Amino acid sequence: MNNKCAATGAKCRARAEASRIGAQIGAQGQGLDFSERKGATEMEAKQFLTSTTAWQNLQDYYNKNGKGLVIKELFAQDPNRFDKYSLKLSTPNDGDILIDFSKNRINDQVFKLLLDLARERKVEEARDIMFNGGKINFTENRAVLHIALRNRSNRPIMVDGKDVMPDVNGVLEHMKQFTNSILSGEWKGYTGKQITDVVNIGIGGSDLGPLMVTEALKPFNKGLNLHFVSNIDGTHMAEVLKKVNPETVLFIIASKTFTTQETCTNAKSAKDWFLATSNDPSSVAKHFVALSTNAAKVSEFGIDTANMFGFWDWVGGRYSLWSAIGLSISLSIGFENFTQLLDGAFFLDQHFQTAPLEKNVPVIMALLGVWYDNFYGAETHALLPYDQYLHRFAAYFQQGDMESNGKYVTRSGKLVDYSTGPIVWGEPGTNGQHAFYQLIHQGTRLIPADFIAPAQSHNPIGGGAHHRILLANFLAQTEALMAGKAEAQARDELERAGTGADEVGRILPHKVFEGNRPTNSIVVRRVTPFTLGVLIALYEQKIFTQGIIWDINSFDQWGVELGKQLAKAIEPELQDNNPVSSHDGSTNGLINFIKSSRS
Ligand SMILES: O=P(O)(O)OC[C@H]1OC(O)[C@H](O)[C@@H](O)[C@@H]1O
Repeated sequence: MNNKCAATGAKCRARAEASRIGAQIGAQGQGLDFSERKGATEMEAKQFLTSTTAWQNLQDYYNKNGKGLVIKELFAQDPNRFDKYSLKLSTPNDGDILIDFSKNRINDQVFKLLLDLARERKVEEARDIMFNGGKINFTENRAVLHIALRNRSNRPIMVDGKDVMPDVNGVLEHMKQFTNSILSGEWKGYTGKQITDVVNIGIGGSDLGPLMVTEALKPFNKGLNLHFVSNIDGTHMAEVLKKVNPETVLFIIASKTFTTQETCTNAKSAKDWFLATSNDPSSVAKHFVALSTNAAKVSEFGIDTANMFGFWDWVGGRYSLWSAIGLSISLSIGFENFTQLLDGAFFLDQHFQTAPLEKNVPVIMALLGVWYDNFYGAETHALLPYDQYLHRFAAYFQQGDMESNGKYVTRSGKLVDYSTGPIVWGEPGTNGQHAFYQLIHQGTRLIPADFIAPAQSHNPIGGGAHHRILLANFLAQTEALMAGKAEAQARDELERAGTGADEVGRILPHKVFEGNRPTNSIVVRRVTPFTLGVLIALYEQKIFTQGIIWDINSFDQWGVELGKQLAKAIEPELQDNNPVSSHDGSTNGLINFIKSSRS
C-alpha cells in the first residue's frame, strides 16, 4: 500500500477493487470486444447470439424436452425444489426478501444451460464495464452510471479521467438542504406562506419514476401534496392547477434535456398561470426549480441556475429517479428516506456485482425471461404487484424495459433473428384477477408473470382481513397458474355438484385449466424506501442482463425520435383549417377531418 492509499483507506480499497476488475476484464473478455475503439462497440459480442454454443444447446434441449417440462411434476420429482430455486436477500434493517422462482419450466439441466448462456455472453464482464464507467451507450458516446447515483460506498467511479462521486454527492447535499428548508417551512412563497403543494412537470423518465415511487411510498409522506403533470393535453395541467394555490405551490420542471416539447409547453403554461396572480417575475425564483443537465436552457426559461439541480449525460432518463429527478420523492418522503431508497438500490447493486451467477437474482430473472421469450415464444411479461401502493410499478417498467430493450439491431448494427424485449404490462392484484387473468389462465398465449407482495400491510384494516385476503389471492393465483385443474378433477367437481351427464359433457372442456403457467414470486416484509430501492434496481439489472445477452444497446432510445420529428412538421399544419395533401391518404384524411370538425 502506498502512502496516498494509507491516507484514504476506503477510497484506496475501492480503487484497488476497480483496477482488479479492470485487469480481470482485460484477461477474461475474449467473447466481448474490449478494444480501445472509442465508445461503442466496447461490448460488442463477437458471435451472433443464435450461433453460440450455449444458445444452440438451449435450442436442442427445448426442441427435445421443452413441451415436457411440467412444473407440478418437477415439484413431485424433487422435494427440495423450492429450496433449490428460491433465494433470500437479507437486508440490514428491512427483513428478508424472498425470490421464489421454483414455479418455472426449468430443471437442473435448463438452469445450467441458461447459466452457460450468461457466461458465454460475458454478462459479468459487461456488468463490470458498466460499473466502471465504460461508455457502453455507444450511439450517444455515454457511460451508463445510474449506479453511481446510489454508490453509497463512494468508491471512485471515473468518466473521462474524472471521479463523478464528488459531483453526485454535491447534488445530493443540495437536494437535502432544499428538502429540509421546504419541509421545515423555512422556504417561503412570495407572500410569505409555506409551500403546501409540489407539482412535478416532466414526462417519461422525468415523470414515471418520481410518480411511481411517491405513490409506492405514500405511507412515508411528510405532509406535502404531490401532483404530476406529464401529458401535453392541457387537461392534465388544467386539472392540477384547479387544486393548487400560487402562493403555496412549488413547480419542479424536470427534464434531462430541457428541450422536451411537452414539458417546455407545460412549464410555460404553469409560469403564465403563476405570473397572472403574482404579477412579479422576481417571485418565480420562490416557486420554480429545475432538474436538468442543461443549464443554458434552464436560464433561458427564466429559472435561476441557483435553483437548478443538475445531473449528467451518463444518467439515462428512465434510470434517473436516483438523481436530481428524484427531488419530488425527497420532498414527499424526506431526504433521509430518499437516501434509504438509494441504499436499497446499492444493496441490490452489490448483490448483482458479487453473487455468483447461479445465485444472482437479476441474472436469474433475466435468464428466465430469455427462456420464455426466445424459446417458448412468449411475447409479453406481466408485473403483478399485490400492493395498491405499487399501482404504477408496471407502468414505470414499461418505459424501463420497453424503451431499453425494444431494439431490433445488435450493437454492431445487424438485424437480430431472435426476439428481444417483451411487452411489459400489469395492474395491481386483485384488480387484474377480475379483468385479464382469464387470458393468463386459459388463453392461448404463454404469459410469464412476476407477483410482488409485502408480508405486512401499511394499512391492516379490518383486523388484518383485507391483507389476509389479498395475500391468499396472490398465493392462490400462482398455485392455480402452475397446477391448473385436470379434467378428472373438473369432472368430479361437476358430478359432486349434481350436474347431469349431458351437461358435464357439454361444459367440461371449459372447466379445465392446463396449468404450467410460469411465475416468479417476490415477497418483501413491507414496502419501505429500502425494499423499493432493491426492487427497482433488481428490474434495472435484469433489463441490463437481457440487453447483454441479446447484444443490443439498452441505453439509447432512437425509436422515439421519428414521431417527434413528424409531429413538429404537422403542428404548423394544424394552425389553420385549409385542407392538406402532403401526407399519405390516411394521414391527410385524419388531418382534414380534424380541421373540418373543429369549426
Ligand atoms: O427528461 P427529458 O429530457 O424531458 O426527456 C423525457 C423523455 O423523453 C423522451 O422522448 C425519451 O424517450 C425518454 O427517455 C425521456 O425520459
